[in-house]
Amino acid sequence: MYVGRFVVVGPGIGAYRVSSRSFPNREVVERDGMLTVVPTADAEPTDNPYVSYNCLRPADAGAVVGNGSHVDPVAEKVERGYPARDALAEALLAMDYEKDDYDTPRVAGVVEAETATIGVVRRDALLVEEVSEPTLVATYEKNAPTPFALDAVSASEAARDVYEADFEHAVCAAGVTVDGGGVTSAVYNG
Ligand SMILES: NC(=O)c1ncn([C@@H]2O[C@H](COP(=O)(O)O)[C@@H](O)[C@H]2O)c1NC=O
Repeated sequence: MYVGRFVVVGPGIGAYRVSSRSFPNREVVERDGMLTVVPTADAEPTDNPYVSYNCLRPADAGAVVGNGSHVDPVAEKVERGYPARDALAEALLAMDYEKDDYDTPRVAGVVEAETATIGVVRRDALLVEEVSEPTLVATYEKNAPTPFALDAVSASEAARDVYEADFEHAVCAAGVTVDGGGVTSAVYNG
C-alpha cells in the first residue's frame, strides 16, 4: 500500500517518514537543531514547493513532526505557550491542504514527555486528537488517526522502524524522543 508521507506520535516518542513516488531522491539532514527534508545532490531540479521543509523541530519541552512548512508555525505556537491541540488546529487550518494535483493533506504531531497530539488537514476535514498510544496519520489512504505499533524506545529506533514499515516507496525518515532530559532526534536515510 502507498500512503505517502506519514507521522507517528505517542507520549514521549515520534517519527516521520517520507515515502514518495514522484520525488524519491531526498534525504533528511540536521540543520540548526532541526531536521530538514532536502533533495539529494543527484535529484532532478524541481519547482514543486512541497518537497523541501523542516520535518522535525524541537519546541519548548517537546517536538513537532510533519510533512511541510506548517511544522514551523506549529512549533512557534507551542513555544509561545499554545496547547498542542490549539497550535496544530490553528496552523493546519491557516495553511490548509496543499494546492497540488492531489490536494495532499498536511499531517503533523506534537510529542511531549507525557502526552502526544496528532493532526491532519484534508480537503474535507480538520482532525486534531490527543493520543495515548502511538498513532499514525498519512497523506493518502490512512488519512485519519490510526493506531500504529511502534515499539521503539530511542529516536534512532523510531526513525528506522518507520522507514522499514510495510508501506511502499520509503525514502527517508526521522525519529524523536522527549523525556525529562529533553529532546533527542535521529535521522534514518536507508
Ligand atoms: N512533504 C513531502 O515530502 C511531499 N512530497 C511530495 N509532496 C506532494 O505530493 C505530491 C505527490 O507526491 P508523490 O507522488 O511522491 O506521493 C507531489 O506532487 C507534491 O505536491 C509532498 N507534500 C506533502 O506530503
